[in-house]
Amino acid sequence: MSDHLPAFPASTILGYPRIGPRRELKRALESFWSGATTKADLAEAGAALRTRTRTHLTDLGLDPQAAAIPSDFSYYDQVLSTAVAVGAIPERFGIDASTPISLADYSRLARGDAETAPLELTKWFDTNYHYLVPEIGPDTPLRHAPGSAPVAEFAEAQATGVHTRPVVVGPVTLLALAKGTDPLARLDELVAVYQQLLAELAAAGATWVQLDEPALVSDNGAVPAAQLGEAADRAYRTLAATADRPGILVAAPYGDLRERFATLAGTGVEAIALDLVKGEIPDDGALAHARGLTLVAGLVDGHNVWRTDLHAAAERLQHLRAAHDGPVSVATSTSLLHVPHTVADETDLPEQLRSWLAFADEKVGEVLALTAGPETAPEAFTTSRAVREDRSGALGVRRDEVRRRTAALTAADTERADASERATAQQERLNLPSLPTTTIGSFPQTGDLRRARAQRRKGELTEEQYAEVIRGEISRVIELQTELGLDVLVHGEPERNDMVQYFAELLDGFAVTQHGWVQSYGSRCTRPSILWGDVSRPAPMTVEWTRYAASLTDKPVKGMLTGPVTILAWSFVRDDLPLGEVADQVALALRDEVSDLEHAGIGVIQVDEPALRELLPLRADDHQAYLDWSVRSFRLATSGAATHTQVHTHLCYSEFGEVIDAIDGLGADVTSLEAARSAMEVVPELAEAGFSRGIGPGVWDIHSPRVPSEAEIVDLLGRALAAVPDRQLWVNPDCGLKTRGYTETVESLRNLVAATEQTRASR
Ligand SMILES: Nc1nc2c(c(=O)[nH]1)N[C@@H](CNc1ccc(C(=O)N[C@@H](CCC(=O)N[C@@H](CCC(=O)N[C@@H](CCC(=O)O)C(=O)O)C(=O)O)C(=O)O)cc1)CN2
Ligand code: MET
Ligand SMILES: [Zn+2]
Repeated sequence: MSDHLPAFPASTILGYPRIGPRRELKRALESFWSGATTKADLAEAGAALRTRTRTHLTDLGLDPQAAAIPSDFSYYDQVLSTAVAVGAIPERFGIDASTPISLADYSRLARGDAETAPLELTKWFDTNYHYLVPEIGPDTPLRHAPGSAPVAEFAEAQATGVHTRPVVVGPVTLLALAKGTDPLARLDELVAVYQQLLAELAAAGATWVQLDEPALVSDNGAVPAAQLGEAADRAYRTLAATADRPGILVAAPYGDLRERFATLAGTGVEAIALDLVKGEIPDDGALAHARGLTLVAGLVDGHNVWRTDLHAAAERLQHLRAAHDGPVSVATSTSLLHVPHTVADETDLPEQLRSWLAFADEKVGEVLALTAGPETAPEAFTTSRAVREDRSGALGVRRDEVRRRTAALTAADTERADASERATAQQERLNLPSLPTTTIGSFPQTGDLRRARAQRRKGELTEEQYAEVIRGEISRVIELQTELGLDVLVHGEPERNDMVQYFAELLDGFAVTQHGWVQSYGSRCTRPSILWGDVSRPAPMTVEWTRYAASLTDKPVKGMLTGPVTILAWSFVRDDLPLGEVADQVALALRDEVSDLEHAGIGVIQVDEPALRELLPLRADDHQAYLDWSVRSFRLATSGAATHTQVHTHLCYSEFGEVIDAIDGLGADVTSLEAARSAMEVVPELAEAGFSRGIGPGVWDIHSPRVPSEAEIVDLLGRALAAVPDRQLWVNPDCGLKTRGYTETVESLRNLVAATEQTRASR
């Protein structure tokens, strides 16, 4: 530890969006991957973005000399970048870890190539961001890689006169998120590598480093709670004892550290960042362990877009300052990675709604205002109060007819007829073969479709011309499925820009942004909608497209809706009404859509809930309350369906274990799940839990362009049939096909149908 550690900055943010205000990084990455540009072009685009961020954050008021500006750039994912910095690169990639990794090799880890499967992609805590799962087994090399991104990026900033704070994922979280046999067994070796990294940062001149340890606020990971606390204690005692190192800030975003606060405080690290949006101020007993430490108060929400109630936040800040014997700084609760760049770009939003919002840049202003306090920054505080008052009384925030409808709900609104009675009525109506084949909904979103939508937005295509493009696509997709011999067809979702935004654009109570892109994984982004008011459905949303598709075939066409939990999870949700109540409003709108689809003659309706697991609270004692309202809202959306209407649901991107009972509780007639990569593991799990309705475990991993062979699918079906009877099993891919191309889609579906026929014949 250097003798003279400069004070931690009074105001900071835990991280900033990397994608760029106009998705510059997305474009640079995708053109590099396509071969249109070189690695030098990509490196130049990355450097330009980093320079822009540093200058911009300086202009917004963060101190460019005091480690207030984070160096947290990553070309794809911060977990991958940290894994690379500590040399944790699986052997199968054949990458030489003794020299800094090339952008081509870095991309290969994320995307794989013809021979090599990429690292697995999974949800990052309770967010719609996805990280790459490090593979750290007993033999994975762990070694300091000199000149890695955190060091190079810090040095790059120094050279332009900006003294930043490098941000890396901490060792406990890196291992807690890794897969491999007992990754935590490698902790001591890994910490030794971090010691070298810290020493290299200190030698480059870094005064503070931020180690992100969100795993410490969660009970949901693979590592038992007791082991996490012990690991944190051991790791940070050792890191704190490193001879030459910067000051250590341990950041614990997304939740409450609870007892691990005192653990961390006793290790010798200099600063701890607390998420005070999700968590509480530690009590006096806990604070007694933290005397002299810097506490960084995460009072500005990094995960939602409403302006902060500055008075309430200032009061909590004052409380913390009075209770804590040591310096207190102000920050965002999490990295700003989860919010768009700036509200200033959203010129199409209604002025009133716009005035209620704070995206990344505006949040920097809020952090600074909180640090300054109401005497020094009276305007910010006055505006904050005025905005809250305006919001609570605004037209549409509370609509009596919506409130009356949710208030009148009873238990009967979430019940359907007995499942076996439903199964009989549905089979009579649909007359499906055994092992019915289907897809999850979307077919490839081609450049032509996206261009047509862009042209319609600019007025270059009329509504009718646009509808003609969509109808053309639907009829092509129906023809293709007929030719392939699938049993339950879909319309392909060509009219949807996104499975949540599409509905948000058609429902009252939501607004959508023009430029509000947020990174979901790698170069893929979404524009989360803003759910600001009471939700209702002015008109049917999917009926015309579905009816048109059904008119083209005699086979059943599956109507396709996004469920209430997922609509909430992938939007920015209002913070002035309990989530369960908001979910019921959305559910009722969907319930009306289900009814309209039935009246249009649609006999199979799928309500997707891929985000069911994502919103699961990070702490075990909060699980039941969440599962109660989430399952209830799905049932509310679907239980108006007639006995002879087959309700499907779809879940993906999940560790299903903890929500198995909830999946059963949804009560869908057929449930499709992601399963290809885990060799159908979920099927016996469901069977053991007593799940007796239809199951469609995915037999094709659609997250990669690889085509599964017929033999491979036969094998997967055999595994599933070892756990459930034929009448329960459906055959489908892991997820929708929107990110795939047509070449691999046609080949893979051909193999899927052939494998099904082969399996049927062998029974
Ligand atoms: N919201 C959400 N979250 C999700 C998923 C999801 O489907 N939706 N799936 C899981 C994985 N996450 C994903 C997130 C994004 C994408 C994705 O493909 N995103 C697209 C954008 C999709 C979109 O909004 N498309 C719009 C706008 C497309 C666009 O960029 N248009 C151009 C112009 C069009 C052109 O000339 O090509 C522009 O605006 O500049 C449309 O189709 O209309 C992307 O990043 O490229 C996929 C999966 C989990 N979370
Ligand atoms: C992320 S789940 C996607 C479900 C949607 N129906 C689709 O097929 O794209
Ligand atoms: Zn899916």
